[in-house]
Order: sequence, then C-alpha cells, then structure tokens
Amino acid sequence: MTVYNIALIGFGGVNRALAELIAAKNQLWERDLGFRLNIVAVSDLYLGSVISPNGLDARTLVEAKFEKGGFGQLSGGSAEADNETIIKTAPADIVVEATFTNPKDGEPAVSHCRWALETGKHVVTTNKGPVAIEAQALKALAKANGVRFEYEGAVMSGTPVIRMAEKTLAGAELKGFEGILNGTSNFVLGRMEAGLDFASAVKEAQELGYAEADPTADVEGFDVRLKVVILANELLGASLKPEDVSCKGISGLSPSDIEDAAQANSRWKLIGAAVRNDDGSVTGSVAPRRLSLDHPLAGVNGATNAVSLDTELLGAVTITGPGAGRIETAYALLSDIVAIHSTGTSPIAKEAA
Ligand SMILES: NC(=O)C1=CN([C@@H]2O[C@H](COP(=O)(O)OP(=O)(O)OC[C@H]3O[C@@H](n4cnc5c(N)ncnc54)[C@H](O)[C@@H]3O)[C@@H](O)[C@H]2O)C=CC1
Ligand SMILES: N[C@@H](CC=O)C(=O)O
Repeated sequence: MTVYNIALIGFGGVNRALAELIAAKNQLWERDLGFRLNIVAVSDLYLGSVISPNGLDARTLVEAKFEKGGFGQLSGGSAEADNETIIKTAPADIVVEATFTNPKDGEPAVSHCRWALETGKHVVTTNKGPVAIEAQALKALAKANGVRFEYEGAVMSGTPVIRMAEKTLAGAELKGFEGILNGTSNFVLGRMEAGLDFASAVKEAQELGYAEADPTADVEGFDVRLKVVILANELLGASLKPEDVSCKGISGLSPSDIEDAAQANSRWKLIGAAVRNDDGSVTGSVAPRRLSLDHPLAGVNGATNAVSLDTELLGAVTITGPGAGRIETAYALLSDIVAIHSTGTSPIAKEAA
C-alpha cells in the first residue's frame, strides 16, 4: 500500500474539502485506488503554517475552529504562513497548491509550484494562474526533476475536460472549442432569470463556494479568459497569453436584457471560445452571447459548465459537469493524484507496512 505525504498550500474551500475527503475516504481509496493520503504540512495566509512529519489528523484539521494565526498553537506550527520553508522542507511527496488565483502574473502560486518541483515534489493544483501563465516552464521543470505538474481542476473543476480531451480524443483533430467555463457567472445569470438582483446572486455564489476571492474575476470574464488560455495552449497547441484573448463579462447585462432574452426564447450565457485559423494561429475570446433555447449550451444551468470541442473526425463532442464547488474541485486534485499514482513516478512515496 502506497502512502503519499501531501503538503496543502492554502487551506480555504478546496483544500479543506480535500482534507474532508481524506478523513472520510482514505480507507476506501486504500482499497480501490491503492494509496492513501497523509497530510504532513499545511500553510495558509490567514491561519499560519504547520509541519508534522508523522501526519496531521485530517478530521481534526477540518473540525477545529482555528482563529487567525491558529496553526501557531499546534506542535510544529507557526502563526505565519512560511510557504517557502514548508514547500521546500516538509517531507511531502506532493504539494497541493490551492491559494488565490492571481490572473495578472500567477504569483505567488507560480513560485510555490517552482519551489516544489525544484525540490523533487509533484504539484497538483486548481490554481489557474500558474497554469495559464507559466505552464510550459513548470512542465519543463517537472520533467527535469522527474516529477509531475497536474492541474485538471483548473478548468471545469472536477469534470475531466483536460485529461479526457488529451487522452481519449487524441487523433480526433481538435479545431476549436466553445463553452460555459465559469460556474459563478452561469449561476448568477440563472438567478437573475429567476428575478434576483445581480449583487444578491453574486453573494449566493460566494456562499456556495463557487466564486473567486475577488468575484470581479468571475463576472468580468477574467477567470474564463485564463481557462480559454489553458485549453487553447493545452489542446490546440497555442501559445496564448491572457492579454491575447478578448474579454467581456456579464456585469453589463441588465435585468431588462435578461427579460428581453426570455421573451425571445433565448438566454444569456458567458461563452469562452478559441478557434484555429487557416494560417494555424489560434484566436480566443470571452463574451456574453444570447443563445436560442435550442442551442446545446442554453440548457446548461447553475454552476454546471459545458464545453463543446469541435473535432475534424467526430464533429462536436460536448463535455458537461460541475464547473465549481469545493468538493467537486477537491475531486480534481484526487484525480491528479490518481494520474500520478498510475504512472508510478513518485520519487519518495512510502510503502506502508
Ligand atoms: N472553489 C472552486 O469552485 C474552484 C476554485 N478553483 C481555484 O482553486 C483555488 C482555491 O480555491 P478556494 O479554496 O475556493 O479559494 P478560497 O479563497 O476559499 O481559499 C484560498 C485559501 O488560500 C489562502 N491563501 C491565499 N494566498 C495565500 C498564500 N500566499 N499563502 C498561503 N495561503 C494563501 C487563503 O487564506 C485561503 O484560505 C483558487 O485558485 C481558485 O481559483 C478552481 C476551480 C474551482
Ligand atoms: N470561480 C470559478 C471557480 C472555478 O474555477 C467559477 O465560478 O467557475
């Protein structure tokens, strides 16, 4: 039985949900997946940091009501989030990066990933910043150090769009994609259709754990722009940067725009898309579109996302599933660890007695 020691960087909705899953499902994973997870370190801007080489009890971590700097009370703990020390020195096989997404330069998460990979630790992350902005460099660094950089949850949370498209649609010749790639804005549009005002709908999305720390990223389209860059670079072989993708969000849509659409049997959706042009270049865009109700994406509601992949050999292949949510996104981290486990590339994972 393999035990992966993991270090959690960021202990908000997603990593806390991963700890919850560990507390509830480690035994099941031992039986069905052939490994279990052991949390040996946690670092969070608000709570501080802690290293425990023998492992922290996941249930206690989730249930304890820590105040600001509260990890300082734990053995091996500090009231400060000393990410660099934690990442470089904790006896972890895998660093799980789930701090805030910074859409400008991806920092400090890019550095978190670098420190981990340079010290021979795999990285699994749901953070879109490092993936959209530095994926090539981080993948090269992972390769040079014999470890993996995995990020399924960066697009469509636990719905396996990246791995599915890469592995099971290999050879289908992808020409482009379009989709609903932000759970918060899709949820907000649906709540506005039901008569709620914009601010209250955003507040609900925050309470449900869908929104970014700054929900402007969701409603202004910046989050979708990162996801378009990630999918275009990963699946279409592009080299887009966020600033290459035109971007308009949903904040300009008024209740009367929503009502007018309903009267005309249509619905507003925030669509992220990319297309390969005849000259081989790739163009990406983010904008609200009024879709007729018979459009395949018009019926995708709530925090559900969907992406329609336009392929030469199969035509459109559409993947639908959760696009946001704490547990749903924690599942993406598990799926990354399953991918790492299946290739048997862990440098230091231990066989339990
Ligand atoms: N919640 C969701 O549905 C999804 C979230 N994501 C991404 O996953 C990441 C985590 O999301 P959530 O857990 O929902 O966010 P969150 O805002 O609930 O938690 C983030 C945590 O990271 C901590 N943090 C921020 N900067 C830090 C730093 N420099 N060092 C240490 N800790 C730091 C914060 O104190 C907070 O506890 C974000 O990048 C988000 O964009 C991706 C897919 C879906
Ligand atoms: N805030 C994002 C979370 C997932 O990336 C969203 O709402 O889709």
